[in-house]
Amino acid sequence: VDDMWQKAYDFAVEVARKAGEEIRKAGESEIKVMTKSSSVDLVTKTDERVEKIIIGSLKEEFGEDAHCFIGEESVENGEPCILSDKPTWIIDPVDGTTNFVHGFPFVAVSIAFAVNKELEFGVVYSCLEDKMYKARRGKGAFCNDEKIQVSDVKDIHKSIIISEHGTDRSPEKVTKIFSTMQKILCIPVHGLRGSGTAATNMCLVATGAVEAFFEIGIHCWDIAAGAVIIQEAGGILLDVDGGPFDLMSRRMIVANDKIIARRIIQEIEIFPSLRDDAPIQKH
Ligand SMILES: O=P(O)(O)O[C@H]1[C@H](O)[C@@H](O)[C@H](O)[C@H](O)[C@@H]1O
Ligand SMILES: [Mg+2]
Repeated sequence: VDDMWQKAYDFAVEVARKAGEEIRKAGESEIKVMTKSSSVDLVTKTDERVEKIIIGSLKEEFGEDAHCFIGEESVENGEPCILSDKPTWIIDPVDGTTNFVHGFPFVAVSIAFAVNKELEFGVVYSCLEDKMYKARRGKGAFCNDEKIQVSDVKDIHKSIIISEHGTDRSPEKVTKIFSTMQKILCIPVHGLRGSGTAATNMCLVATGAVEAFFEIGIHCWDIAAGAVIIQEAGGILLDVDGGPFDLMSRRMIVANDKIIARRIIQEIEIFPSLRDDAPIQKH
């Protein structure tokens, strides 16, 4: 029973690798860019095609109806984004689409699996760097099969923090995001960074390259796989108000340690965001 999901975990790693190869190949030819919610919210044919490949492979392996699927592009096309007790795959085919379009070298495939609303495993394949991050609950976190661990820095002044600004450019939100960044920078910390993909950012905390990452406005598919990886690497995962992490809340902070997390939380200016599982608004 303990190994119930091992096969699914191994399969997810292979599917992520195959998806990453597709993304790498697609990046070598011309990329056709379209927009979603705004002119800076990009999507490509590759996002859609790779999501179909991933979900198609999983359905072929595990059956059409036994499992549920939450995928970034499927949700964009009107599929529900509800996490039930059924075994559920949570997929971002291309995390860092803007990077992909520009050739900025951080693009990840993110695949997570939850049962009874609990995350069982997560796989993040940073495909341009060829780094396969993976973790299964209770079994440790790995990068290319080497065990990874968060950093042991507890002094905020010796930390590097990752923050992203997302794709919502409403002036009030951008002001809050930059005000938060300014306050954190002036604590002071060693530096502020951002790879442009939430999944990769979480893995950077998991390997100890940086101490924390927070963002408001992300979606469940950006962070579900990273959530398992960070916890298995010894890190913590919280809501930006310090409360418990909520996968569907569109916000989170991950850190190597609660001392670092609490210090950053003090500076975060929270703004509202519509939950991923909010009822679909009819126009
Ligand atoms: O849309 P994709 O899948 O590329 O993902 C998002 C990133 O993961 C965010 O951190 C980032 O801040 C952006 O919101 C970006 O949209
Ligand atoms: Mg994403």
